[in-house]
Amino acid sequence: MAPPLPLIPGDDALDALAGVLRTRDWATLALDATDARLHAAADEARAHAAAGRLVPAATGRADGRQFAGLRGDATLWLDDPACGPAARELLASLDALRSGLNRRLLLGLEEVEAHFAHYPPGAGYARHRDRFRSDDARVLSLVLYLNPDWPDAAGGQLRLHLPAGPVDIAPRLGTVAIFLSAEVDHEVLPATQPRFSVAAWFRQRPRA
Ligand SMILES: O=C(O)CCC(=O)C(=O)O
Ligand SMILES: [Fe+2]
Repeated sequence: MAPPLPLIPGDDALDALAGVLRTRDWATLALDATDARLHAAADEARAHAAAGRLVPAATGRADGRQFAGLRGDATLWLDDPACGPAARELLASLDALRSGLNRRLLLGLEEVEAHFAHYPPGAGYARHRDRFRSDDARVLSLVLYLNPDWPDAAGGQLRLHLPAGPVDIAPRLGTVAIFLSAEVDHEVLPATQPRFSVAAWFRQRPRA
């Protein structure tokens, strides 16, 4: 039997994750950081960055593009033809996670979009929400971190601004952060070393 895909927790773990998301706006998962597929994804992200295939991100929508220095990352969509097998497997895993969560939470999650992101040292992403005012398609945000051996002193945390106070999540390989796109303000703190991740959004059919 094929080993489980890295992003699809088993049924029990998915039940637990859905249970957490029923009671609050965010959750984390710890995937097996020794999983070779996670390392393959991290290697692929690094190779794309080294080859200059990631492009500086813009904030806002394609029809009103703006870049106001809010974010310093560069990205490559996982369905880009330049992507390789690790990206394709990640996208398939994310889609399976989408349907597993959808069955449990009935959120109308119809599709997933995801990109590799690279924040060079010193780069961050100012406080924001992921759902656009003009497009309510994004329901759940997910970030999978791709940095083995990330020391706390390197910074680069994802900071969730929650009503009870901030929660910081270190971008260590295998850590996954999930939160409601419309509800949770968050930011990326600058790091002292290159920071790689996959950011994904589970989308409903837009109603706006
Ligand atoms: O990389 C992260 O921790 C979060 C990235 C993010 O907020 C975004 O891409 O919208
Ligand atoms: Fe975000």
